[in-house]
Amino acid sequence: MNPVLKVRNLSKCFQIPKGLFGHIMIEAVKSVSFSLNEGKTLAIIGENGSGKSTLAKMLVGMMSPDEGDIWVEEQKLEYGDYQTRCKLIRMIFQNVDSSFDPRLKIGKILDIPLKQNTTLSTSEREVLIYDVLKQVGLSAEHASYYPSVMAAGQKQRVALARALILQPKVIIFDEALTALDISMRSQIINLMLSLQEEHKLSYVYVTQDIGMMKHISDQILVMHDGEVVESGNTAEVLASPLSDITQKLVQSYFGEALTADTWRTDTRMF
Ligand SMILES: Nc1ncnc2c1ncn2[C@@H]1O[C@H](COP(=O)(O)OP(=O)(O)OP(=O)(O)O)[C@@H](O)[C@H]1O
Repeated sequence: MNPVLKVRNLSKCFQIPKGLFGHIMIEAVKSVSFSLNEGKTLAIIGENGSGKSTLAKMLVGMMSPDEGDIWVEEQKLEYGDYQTRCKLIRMIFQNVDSSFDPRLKIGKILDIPLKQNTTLSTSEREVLIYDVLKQVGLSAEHASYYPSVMAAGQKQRVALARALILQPKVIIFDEALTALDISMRSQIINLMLSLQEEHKLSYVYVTQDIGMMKHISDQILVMHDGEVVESGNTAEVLASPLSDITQKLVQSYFGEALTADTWRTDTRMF
């Protein structure tokens, strides 16, 4: 099976002023490579400052890589070519509230990507908007709501709808569900999983929450200081972590190394 997403030697360095004339260089992402197959989920895990968000921002085209390249379905993504990229790869952010323009109704928020990136007529766009709202468990009526009157879980559904509306291959979630309470989070995760199955979507989930990733990811990539310190099948990596960093992350979440018994008896869901 050919991977849907291929990332090769992606790097990003920041130059930060130091003193009056000097500067320091921060290597936020150091030559990261990975690939992801159709319908699969990759978790990118790491402590604060390990480079996860910088990697996610390069994937979605918000930041230019210094080196390396990104391919979706054999198509190389060029920085600045938003038209091509947004039909292939979309992102959902941690704070959905600040990603919506509060002056726009939901229907308008969902119409913007369609208007900017398709040649569909008004009535065709309307059909798509109602359809995507239904897919995420909302109704046509919600198209006339403003984000401010919606509950956190409903706004998360709108964010999913906006990510889905151009029918991308890959969706990136940057700590996207952190703000939700546990029951809301599990509802949204179940929705994400059923949409993934229905549309054969590939997900990249950037998080520090190893517990949730144990349940929903197929592959894991552990980052530290901009580098990938370990990667592979989620169950195998978490059960027998080779790097100190992964061992610490596992122990800090599960309170111990993850034995076969702990794995089986861990019933904490999301
Ligand atoms: N725009 C920027 N300018 C300068 N340095 C930056 C910038 N963005 C990130 N960095 C630095 O790059 C490194 C990686 O940051 P990044 O936000 O990618 O890590 P992270 O793993 O996502 O952390 P967190 O979980 O806290 O978001 C950090 O040292 C950070 O301070």
